[in-house]
Amino acid sequence: MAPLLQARGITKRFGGLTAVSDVSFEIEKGSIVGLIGPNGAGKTTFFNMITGLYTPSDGDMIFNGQRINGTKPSEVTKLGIGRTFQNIRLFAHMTALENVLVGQHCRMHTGLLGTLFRTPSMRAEEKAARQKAFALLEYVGLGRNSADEMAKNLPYGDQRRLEVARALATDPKLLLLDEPTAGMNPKETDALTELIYRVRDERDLTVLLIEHDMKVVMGISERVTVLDRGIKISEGLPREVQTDPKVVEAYLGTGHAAKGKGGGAPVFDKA
Ligand SMILES: Nc1ncnc2c1ncn2[C@@H]1O[C@H](COP(=O)(O)OP(=O)(O)OP(=O)(O)O)[C@@H](O)[C@H]1O
Repeated sequence: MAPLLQARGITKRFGGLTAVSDVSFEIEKGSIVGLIGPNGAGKTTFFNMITGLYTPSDGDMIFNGQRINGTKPSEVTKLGIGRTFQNIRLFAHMTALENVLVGQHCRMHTGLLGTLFRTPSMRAEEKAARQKAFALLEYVGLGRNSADEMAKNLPYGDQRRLEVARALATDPKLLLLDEPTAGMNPKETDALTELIYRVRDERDLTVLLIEHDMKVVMGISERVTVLDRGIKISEGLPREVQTDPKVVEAYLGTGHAAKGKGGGAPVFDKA
């Protein structure tokens, strides 16, 4: 089967700094893949090249058989790539429901005339959109009570879920999650991990996640790719990556790893 996403020799330079250097990797359709690495490794830069925020300096980014280098973020969303951000980027003063509706907007068909004259087809589309938005809120575990709450007033864990709902509202084939459990307590983390499995299994999605919590990323990912200072230093099954000396060294070098108890594989601390 052809990979859903393929990075071929992707490089990103910012002036004299090479943030991502000649990285190639593939994501199989239907898989959950973790992208890890110490701070400044180039993970978010890599995400930004997939979603069109940055254009690669070199290399090709292929999604679903199509080269997407230089494609605008809104077009990338339409092609089927949804994302959440490291620092939550909700519309703070809009309600939870409105945030999801914004996500859905890229899939709506009503043109300017329909919006101006509120044609029956536009009203029908609006109604269907609201129903779908409610359903998505429920799907991610935010009940109807949260729908009319302003995003900024939701508890932190719920804001992260709302970001996932908004990303799902764009009907993605590939979902990119940038540190989805950052700042969450263990219970919220478990619930979000469960949600990631569900979106993959029930919504036929492929998931790429950046995650600093090693327990989460090693537990949920089927494959893991490791960047260090812009270079791909390792990839494979979580247990292979976890014991790869290059990975251990990269993390030890930055003080992000602690030795595992009882002489076992290293257990990485949260960054
Ligand atoms: N827009 C930019 N302009 C200049 N340098 C940038 C830009 N974006 C990222 N960088 C640099 O690129 C390098 C990689 O940063 P990036 O944010 O991709 O790392 P990361 O692996 O996501 O780190 P973290 O885990 O801390 O979020 C860093 O040295 C960063 O300072």
